[in-house]
Amino acid sequence: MSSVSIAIIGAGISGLSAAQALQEAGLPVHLFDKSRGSGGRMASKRTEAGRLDLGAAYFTARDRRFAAAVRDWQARGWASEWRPSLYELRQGQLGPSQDEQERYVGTPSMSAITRGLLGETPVTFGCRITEIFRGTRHWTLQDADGQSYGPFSQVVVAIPATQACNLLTAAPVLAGKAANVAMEPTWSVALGFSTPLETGMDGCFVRNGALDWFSRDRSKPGRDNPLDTWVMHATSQWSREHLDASKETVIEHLHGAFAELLDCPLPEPAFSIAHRWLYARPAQPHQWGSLADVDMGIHACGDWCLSGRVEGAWLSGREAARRIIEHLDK
Ligand SMILES: Cc1cc2nc3c(=O)[nH]c(=O)nc-3n(C[C@H](O)[C@H](O)[C@H](O)COP(=O)(O)OP(=O)(O)OC[C@H]3O[C@@H](n4cnc5c(N)ncnc54)[C@H](O)[C@@H]3O)c2cc1C
Ligand SMILES: NC(=O)C1=CN([C@@H]2O[C@H](COP(=O)(O)OP(=O)(O)OC[C@H]3O[C@@H](n4cnc5c(N)ncnc54)[C@H](O)[C@@H]3O)[C@@H](O)[C@H]2O)CC=C1
Repeated sequence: MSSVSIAIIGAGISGLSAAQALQEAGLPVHLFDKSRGSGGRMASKRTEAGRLDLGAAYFTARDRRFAAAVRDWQARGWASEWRPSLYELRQGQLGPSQDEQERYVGTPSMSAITRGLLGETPVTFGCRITEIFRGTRHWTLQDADGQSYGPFSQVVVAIPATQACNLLTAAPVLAGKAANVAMEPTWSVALGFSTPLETGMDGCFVRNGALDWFSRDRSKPGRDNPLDTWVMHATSQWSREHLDASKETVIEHLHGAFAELLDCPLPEPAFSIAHRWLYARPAQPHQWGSLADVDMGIHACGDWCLSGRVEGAWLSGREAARRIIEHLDK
């Protein structure tokens, strides 16, 4: 078996899931990520109000393989079940909306899962890959500063579709598919209150106007935040229409929408933050699993190849790894 590593671009949940499966098969990998840490859209942002999940709020596990992985994360203390008191806006009225769905979060923050998965895996952070070249046998990567990395036996591109198509030029069919995937933006805002809000809600599906969803950080297990912090996500449409708005404007808007909906008085927040996710979610799900030119040794994976959720991203990374292992075994 080759001792030349496999390069994985993107240390989000899809890249890490691929890395884990490849390492379990005895294959060396090296991860690259433009950020300073792992997690991507599943990371938690370090703020003066503690670590906040400004991306994925929670996740569900409907696939039996992913459910087994989540049980393993729970056993390792990286994840816990979250049992929120859920509400829903229906015909202009907020009301309790219970269901039987099991939901999970990372503990003590969403980042714990990808940090745990990363473990001792070789990784280069703060490195934005801009080009991927294939030589006679191996792959070389180049970053935004012009630095080269390689040789690699295979490459896995585990980043959002819009960014992936720029790196897939060596495999035009894959690049074409990625180019046709529209990714929708999401504005995310967190507001922290010194006095806990007097509401029974922990989370609410709004799906109306500016607000898509909001949830109470301290209702999640393992959170230790002195402020009562609420994270809200804008709808895709509102986010698209306010893509270039200032953070202050976005905070003001979502604060106003939250105050209008709430069933209790809303004091002035002691803390606020806004984050814009340009490529938050694919406009539609796909059934690709992953994309590959197995003979060249180039693969693409990520939530956009499946359901646009944490589970889809994890499964997609797994599928990319499975195809690499299957090809090497031939
Ligand atoms: C606001 C928001 C709310 C969400 N809520 C939920 C939810 O409640 N439940 C749920 O299941 N899912 C949710 N999701 C979706 C979920 O977060 C994603 O499906 C999942 O995290 C995607 O993982 P990924 O590995 O495919 O991509 P990403 O997490 O985007 O990982 C890609 C990584 O690649 C890096 N990267 C990108 N380009 C380069 C480059 N050129 N060079 C090097 N590195 C690069 C990035 O820094 C990033 O770390 C939400 C997403 C957002 C944004
Ligand atoms: N903002 C963003 O960028 C993204 C948000 N994402 C959200 O992440 C969540 C993940 O989806 P799943 O894992 O399927 O989770 P889920 O089963 O909790 O929710 C799926 C969808 O079902 C609806 N729903 C579920 N439960 C209720 C309830 N009790 N009352 C009313 N409606 C309900 C709601 O529309 C929700 O969006 C969804 O809410 C997505 O909208 C996913 C990806 C990106």
